[in-house]
Amino acid sequence: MGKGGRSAPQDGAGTAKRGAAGRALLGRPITMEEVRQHTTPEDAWMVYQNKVYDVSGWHDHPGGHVIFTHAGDDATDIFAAFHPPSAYKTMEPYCIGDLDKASVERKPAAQRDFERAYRDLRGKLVVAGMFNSSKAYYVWKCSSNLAIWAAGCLCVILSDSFAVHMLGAFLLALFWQQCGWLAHDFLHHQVFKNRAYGDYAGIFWGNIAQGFSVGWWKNKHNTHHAVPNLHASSPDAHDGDPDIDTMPLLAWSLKMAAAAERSAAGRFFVEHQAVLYFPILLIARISWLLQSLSFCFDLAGGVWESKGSDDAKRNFPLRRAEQAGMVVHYAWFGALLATQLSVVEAVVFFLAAQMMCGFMLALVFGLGHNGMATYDADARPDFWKLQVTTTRNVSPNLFVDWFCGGLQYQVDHHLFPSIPRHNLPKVHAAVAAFCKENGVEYHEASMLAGTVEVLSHLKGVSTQFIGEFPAM
Ligand code: HEM
Repeated sequence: MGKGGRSAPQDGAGTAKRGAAGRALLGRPITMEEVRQHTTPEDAWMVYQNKVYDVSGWHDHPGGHVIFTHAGDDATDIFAAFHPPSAYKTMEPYCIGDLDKASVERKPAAQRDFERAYRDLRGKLVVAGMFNSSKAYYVWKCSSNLAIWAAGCLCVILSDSFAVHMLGAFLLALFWQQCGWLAHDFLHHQVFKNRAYGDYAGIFWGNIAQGFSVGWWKNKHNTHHAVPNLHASSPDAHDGDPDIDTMPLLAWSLKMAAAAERSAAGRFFVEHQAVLYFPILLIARISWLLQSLSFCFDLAGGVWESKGSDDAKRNFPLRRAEQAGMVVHYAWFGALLATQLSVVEAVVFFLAAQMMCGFMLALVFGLGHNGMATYDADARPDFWKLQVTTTRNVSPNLFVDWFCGGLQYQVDHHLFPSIPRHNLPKVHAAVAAFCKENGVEYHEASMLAGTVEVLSHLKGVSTQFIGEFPAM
């Protein structure tokens, strides 16, 4: 129950049950200082457009526990980034009053102007049709990717040569990598306005094609979008980015590295992380597959589960379809290996395909954010500066555009996650001009230079760690 004394809503869409009780509750302006005291899932207030909402205990919010990343803070822009127009109508029962005038006016005029300007830019992009997808583009992307899958399978079915089988493993790895980008687009609702279509397409490209649980991924990924490169304020808090939670293997800041100070294994990983980065990328996908199975079928007693998994399982409407999708994935992939290859070759094929894919996926993920600014949760800047300064674009060319699947425009994607990737080049021009005009530095590098930046950053953190915590 929130401090306002209202009970948590019981229905998934959170519509009528709170009703007028919520609105009538405070009957006075609320200060930002008050809002900032309500920061936990069971006691969560947030601001949207200078109105205060109490979402305490709303574990069945359809987007899951990501809502609590903004408990005690202004959620105006992150709300706009994630929700369809229909969600605005569901807000009213949670409203407990207006933010007081002094809290609104305390923000410097320049900051208010800046926020107004980037909200206007969003409006202009809507009017320009940037949020509308080209179905022909996605038909082409999906069918060309299925052609890669067919080529990979045929290499296994039609040849007895080990080298051709390994070519098949490489093609399947490429196929899965591209499936990752397609699932990403569908699950961000870039392609269909009807969200169920997006979720089903996500299950096809995620669960069936590549054995990835999209419910698990969506929960983690949306949280990452809400708070990129943020260190959680405490181990139990919901305000950190799960994607930089890579300890004990990789530390992206001295703060993270400090956790390894007392363990010999931890010190080893932090001190050598620049060298270990690529080997770690190779096994990344195998870890994601295990986490996906654990999430979908409640295995391993939740050992691999991330924060908010329980909420995500409850709220993802297509959980049974997800489970069926996983079964279909292991059936087709298992049948391919079992009917065409010896046991030893099948194991080699499985590991080679998974590792190559993991490497190609993680390389692109790493370019997106690793080595960019990190923040403490209580020191995050406004939405625009947070998204821009924690993110790196990759200079586009024909290969990069295909290989990175839209994430070469990571900055632009983070600001507007539901804009389809084929519109991002145009959006990027507007974003770059806006950043220049408003003195916000956004960063772009080639694939090679970006990867070197990631490695130098890891090396820099190791050096700081050794200096700060010399071995005894
Ligand atoms: C009073 C506050 C809020 C209300 C009433 C609300 C309501 C909703 C509703 C109705 C949906 C389902 C939309 C649909 O698929 O048709 C939804 C989804 C979602 N919400 Fe919220 N929400 C609130 C705050 C937030 C906040 C602060 C965040 C992020 C920090 C958030 C993140 C999401 C996400 C990620 C989804 C899932 C979108 C998807 O299907 O991919 N929500 N919310």
